[in-house]
Amino acid sequence: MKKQDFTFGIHAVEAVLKHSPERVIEMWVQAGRDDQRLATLLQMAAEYGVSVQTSARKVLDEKSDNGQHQGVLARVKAVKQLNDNDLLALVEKTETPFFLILDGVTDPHNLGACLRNADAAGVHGVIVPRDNSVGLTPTVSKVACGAAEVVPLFQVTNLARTMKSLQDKGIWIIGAAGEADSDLYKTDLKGPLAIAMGAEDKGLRRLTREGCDSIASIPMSGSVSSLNVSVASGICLFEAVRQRLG
Ligand SMILES: C[S@@+](CC[C@H](N)C(=O)[O-])C[C@H]1O[C@@H](n2cnc3c(N)ncnc32)[C@H](O)[C@@H]1O
Repeated sequence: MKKQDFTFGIHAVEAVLKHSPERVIEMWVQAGRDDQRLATLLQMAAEYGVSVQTSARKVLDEKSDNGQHQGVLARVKAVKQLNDNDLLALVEKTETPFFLILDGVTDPHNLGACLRNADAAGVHGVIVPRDNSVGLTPTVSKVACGAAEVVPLFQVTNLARTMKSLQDKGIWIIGAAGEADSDLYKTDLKGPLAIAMGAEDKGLRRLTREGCDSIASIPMSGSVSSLNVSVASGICLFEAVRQRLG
C-alpha cells in the first residue's frame, strides 16, 4: 500500500487540511498567485504547522502530473484502505444506511464526480470492487472537490459477496440500468438502501445485476442509449434523497 500521495486543487487541499490535517506532510504554492482562497489555505497551513514552499508553476505541474492544481499541492499520508470489515462495522452503527455501489468505474473523473454526488446526497459510503476499479488517485481527489476526504470509500474483494452481506443486514439493493423496465421514479428508495451503478463500458456485471433486489432505469427521451455514470448516479441518489425527505 502507498504511504504517501499528492493532493492538489484548492477544494481538495482545503478538505484534507480541514478534516485530517495530521495527514498533510508539506505543501507547495505557486509563486506570484494572488488569490484569496490560497491565502486562506496558507493561514490554515500555518495553524497546523505545515511547511509551505513557494515554487514556480512548472514544479507544481510536474508534481501533479500536469493536473489542474490551481496553484496549490500537498504531499499527504495516504488514507487507510477501507475493506468489508470496515463496511460492516459502519452498517452496524448506522440507523438507515444509504450506500452507493460502483461496479468497476475506471475513469478517475467519474469516480471523483460520483464521490462529490455521494457527499452532497448524504451517502454513508461508496463501495467499489478492489480490482478493476480506479482507487483514490490525486485526480479523483481533485475532481471530488473535497468529498474524497469525507466520504468513506470501501474497496471490497468480492462485490457479489459484499452485496449479499448488506442484504443480510436488511439493506435493499437497487441496480441502475438504462434498459430496465421499472421506472426509478416509481421505485421505493426510502429504507436502508444501496444503489448500484455499472461501469462506463459494460454497465453492471452479470453477478452484480443478479445480486440486486430490483433493477430500475432513469426514463430518457432522445436518441442516446445511456447517461454518463456520474450523471446517472447523481439522478439516482437525489431521487432517493427526495423520497427520504418526503
Ligand atoms: C455509461 S453507462 C453504461 C452503458 C453500458 N453500455 C451498458 O450496457 O449499461 C454507466 C452506468 O450508468 C447508469 N446509467 C446510465 N444511463 C442510465 C439510465 N438511463 N437509467 C439507469 N441507469 C443508467 C447505469 O448504472 C450504467 O451501468
